[in-house]
Amino acid sequence: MEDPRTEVIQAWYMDESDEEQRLPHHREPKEYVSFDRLNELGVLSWHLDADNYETDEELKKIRAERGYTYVDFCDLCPERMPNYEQKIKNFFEEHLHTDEEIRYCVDGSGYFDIRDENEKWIRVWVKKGGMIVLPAGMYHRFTLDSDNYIKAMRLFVGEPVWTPYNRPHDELPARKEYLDTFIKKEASNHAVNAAA
Ligand SMILES: CSCCC(=O)/C(O)=C/O
Ligand SMILES: [Fe+2]
Repeated sequence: MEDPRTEVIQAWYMDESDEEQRLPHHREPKEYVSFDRLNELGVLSWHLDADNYETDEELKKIRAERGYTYVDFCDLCPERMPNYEQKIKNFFEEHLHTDEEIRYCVDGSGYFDIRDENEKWIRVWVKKGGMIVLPAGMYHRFTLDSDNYIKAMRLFVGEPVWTPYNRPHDELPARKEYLDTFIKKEASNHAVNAAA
């Protein structure tokens, strides 16, 4: 039986082209990335019932287990989002956070791009019903896809801190902890290996 998450979350290695960021940027031939690989890099994912997020017991359970006490919504639409253009630009700058980035797509879709252990970009396409957690200290970026709309629930443990630290911020403890836990390379070696 197919993993139910594939309906709402798919991941693949990106090509190297500088074309429009909202395009899928598949390699030729396509190179998909499994949920197990995402997991090894620290990315968690679920398929949830986005039409009933207010009463969904599975979401309640995840929130209770992981301590996600805070919730709000990011409605990425030019009419409803103040400073829309600037936000779109900022989200696509490679950055990290010192806490998890937890996003649940309740409508629309978008691309979360993450780096693998060799610095290659993996594009994670999250559609309505897909929820992902990017670990603290993982470099990533976000863009809308060509449908140009997402409404995402943002969750957090306690008072939210959304600060993006644009790359490079390898000195941050969160970055070191991420590398120790998931990549098992030091930040300086990592940069050398990536350039080789
Ligand atoms: C779809 S939520 C907006 C993206 C965001 O909050 C973020 O931090 C991207 O990295
Ligand atoms: Fe982010």
